[in-house]
Amino acid sequence: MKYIISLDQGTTSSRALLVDEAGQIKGMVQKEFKQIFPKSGWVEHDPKEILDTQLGVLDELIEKERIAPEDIAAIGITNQRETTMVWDKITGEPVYNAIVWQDKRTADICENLKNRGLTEHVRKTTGLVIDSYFSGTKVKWILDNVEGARQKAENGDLLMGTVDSWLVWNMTNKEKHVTDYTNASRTMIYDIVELKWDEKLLKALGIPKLMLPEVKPSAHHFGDYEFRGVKIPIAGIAGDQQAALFGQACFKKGTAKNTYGTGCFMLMNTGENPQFSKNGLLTTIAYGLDGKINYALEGSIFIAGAAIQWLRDGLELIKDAKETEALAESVEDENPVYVVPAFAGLGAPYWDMYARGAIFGLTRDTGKAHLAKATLESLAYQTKDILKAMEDDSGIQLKNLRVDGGACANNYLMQFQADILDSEVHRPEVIESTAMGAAFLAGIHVGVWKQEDVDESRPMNRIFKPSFDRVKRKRLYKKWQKAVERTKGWEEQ
Ligand SMILES: Nc1ncnc2c1ncn2[C@@H]1O[C@H](COP(=O)(O)OP(=O)(O)O)[C@@H](O)[C@H]1O
Ligand SMILES: O=P(O)(O)OC[C@H](O)CO
Repeated sequence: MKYIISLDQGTTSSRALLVDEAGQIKGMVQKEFKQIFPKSGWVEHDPKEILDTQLGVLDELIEKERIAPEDIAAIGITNQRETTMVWDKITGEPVYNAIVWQDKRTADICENLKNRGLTEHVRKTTGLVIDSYFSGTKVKWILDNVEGARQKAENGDLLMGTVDSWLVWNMTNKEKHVTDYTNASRTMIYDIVELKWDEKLLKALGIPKLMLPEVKPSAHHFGDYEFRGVKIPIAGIAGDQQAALFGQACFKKGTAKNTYGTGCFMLMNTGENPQFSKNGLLTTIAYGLDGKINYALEGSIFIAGAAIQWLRDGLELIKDAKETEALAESVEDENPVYVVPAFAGLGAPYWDMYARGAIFGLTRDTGKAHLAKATLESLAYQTKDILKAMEDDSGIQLKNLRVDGGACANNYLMQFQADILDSEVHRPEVIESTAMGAAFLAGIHVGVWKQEDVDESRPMNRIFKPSFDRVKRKRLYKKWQKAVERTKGWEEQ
């Protein structure tokens, strides 16, 4: 029996999954790591902790499942996207912590780019909007703020990368400095049509080309990881949201998925031509496979499961994310409380770096159950904002929403999602689509599977059917829109 190992380096945890030839998950090891919040709006990770936890869970998985390294046909990597690191090519030491995708410190760099008239260029070339979410301005911040970094970068002594690049460089003994199309398409310095780093944006941000990784298709031999003397090919890489799209077998134009993790990301495959949004969605590379590129439209929500973590770790209202389901169900009436979790500004479709979170509708009887319920509901409302934009852009009305990611285990959330969207929500048996996507890409490259083997009709765990009437749905959603309006521009000077 041959196996594929999928490494899923997420925003809050590193996971390793063992997948057999039949496409079944045979084992999983997961480890959370530290979230660093040095200042308001700043979010960092320790690159070494990312590496140690990721290689640690890989080791543990092989040990626990008693797999011979020779039986591992390939490794696939999927990762939190946009999160950026810069490290020394000789010593391997990061020059600064990883600046996480949620971090807002580069808002003024973004303003400067907008003032220099680069908005349209960014949109047409990279498919993105100018926002601190993406990697480009994070690299500039590190080069501007870490002593000596710019000079070293210009001398060719520093490398930059998203998490996939950092992992592969370390796993290949500092040999391979690479990334894939999907990750490159989240940097705001990559031309997604011409498939090359964009000179104009590199110049505008002062990023030396010498620092950048080589960009490859998502199924490719990126290098080898030597484990107990055996060379295991790293044969697949994709950003986690694109990997989930692949894992959910969204290969046809118009197929879409929504992943409820730390953030929430809806992607729709738009085929071999990039489609540009009129409604604040992003255009991004879905995957590069067999010499072809597939594009996607994306709606990015910055805070989803992270809001549940905030209930747990920030407010200490719960001990486990699961508790929110019973709490929400304990409030029988319509919830007068609205939470807008704009902790990291607002992403699609609003793109407001200055919005901040707020709670509305508090009264004397408000308790933690209302807050938990409102926080869960905020994930569903944000998804509705995106779905509306996506249906308008694509002209396709989704018959149902395919979901995955940690928070989609929450039945209250999924039912409310169906109710507020007025469409069915389909939850598959396996909600680890992200990890499966990376496993499939790697397995396809080494010949364990063909793309056709990734089956669209996988078993469903549950189908949630809408139950609200039109009036109720409209009333609730209107209040949400009112709440969102009031959070906008909060931090603007
Ligand atoms: N039962 C649940 N109800 C609500 N949220 C949940 C539940 N289980 C997990 N979550 C949330 O889902 C997120 C974890 O999902 P995961 O897909 O592992 O995220 P990531 O890949 O971003 O680290 C956490 O933010 C957690 O708060
Ligand atoms: O770690 P996740 O699953 O929340 O995904 C993060 C995204 O890749 C950010 O763009």
